[in-house]
Amino acid sequence: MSIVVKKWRELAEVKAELAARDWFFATSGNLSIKVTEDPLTFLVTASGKDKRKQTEEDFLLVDAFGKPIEDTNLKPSAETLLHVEIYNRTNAGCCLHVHTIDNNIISELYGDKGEVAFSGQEIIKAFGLWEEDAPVRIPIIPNYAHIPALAKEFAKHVNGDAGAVLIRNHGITVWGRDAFEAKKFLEAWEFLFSWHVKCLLLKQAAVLPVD
Ligand SMILES: CSC[C@@H](O)[C@@H](O)C(=O)COP(=O)(O)O
Ligand SMILES: [Zn+2]
Repeated sequence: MSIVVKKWRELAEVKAELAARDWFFATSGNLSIKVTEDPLTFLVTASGKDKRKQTEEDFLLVDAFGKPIEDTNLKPSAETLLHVEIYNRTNAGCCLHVHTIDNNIISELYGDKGEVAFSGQEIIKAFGLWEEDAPVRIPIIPNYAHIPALAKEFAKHVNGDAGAVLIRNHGITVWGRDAFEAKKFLEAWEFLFSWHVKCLLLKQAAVLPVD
């Protein structure tokens, strides 16, 4: 099996799992997986597709600039430049971007602060942090409509082989050394967002004590 086919299947599997979670509202979301290192090539979702569907045209192979390598009618994701920043700056192997209600609420609640941190949650161990009360933080950046401007702002926070950025009132982009790690981190972030939103609602309803 060629490396492209192998990576295609790997990304298709992740895409199907995220679709089963209903994380691809209204054609939102984009995913990518690194195929070769030198020269850099990666598979990225085609733009504007319903990512819940599985088709032969789900992904296309692009180069280090996010340009298609072969002749195709497909357009790479509108947000391919963000994936380009990750693969050019780190040794990440996979990048996942989803819009969820919870990640949008958190990004708006803490957007002015430019970040949000969580601690005291067992799921934080998914990030490899084992100390009690270890904090995890995620930066929140403005949702510039101009994608090169968004990518430039995003790049300021791309400084490790795994990481995540919230784009305000837009969604989360998570990357990891491979598809397994990127999905694990994405699930852990979404768990934290959903938990936090529900805690805030219960506190508001005076069901939980307000600290
Ligand atoms: C309808 S979702 C808005 C899109 O501009 C974008 O944010 C998104 O996540 C999907 O864009 P795509 O070009 O399909 O990768
Ligand atoms: Zn998006």
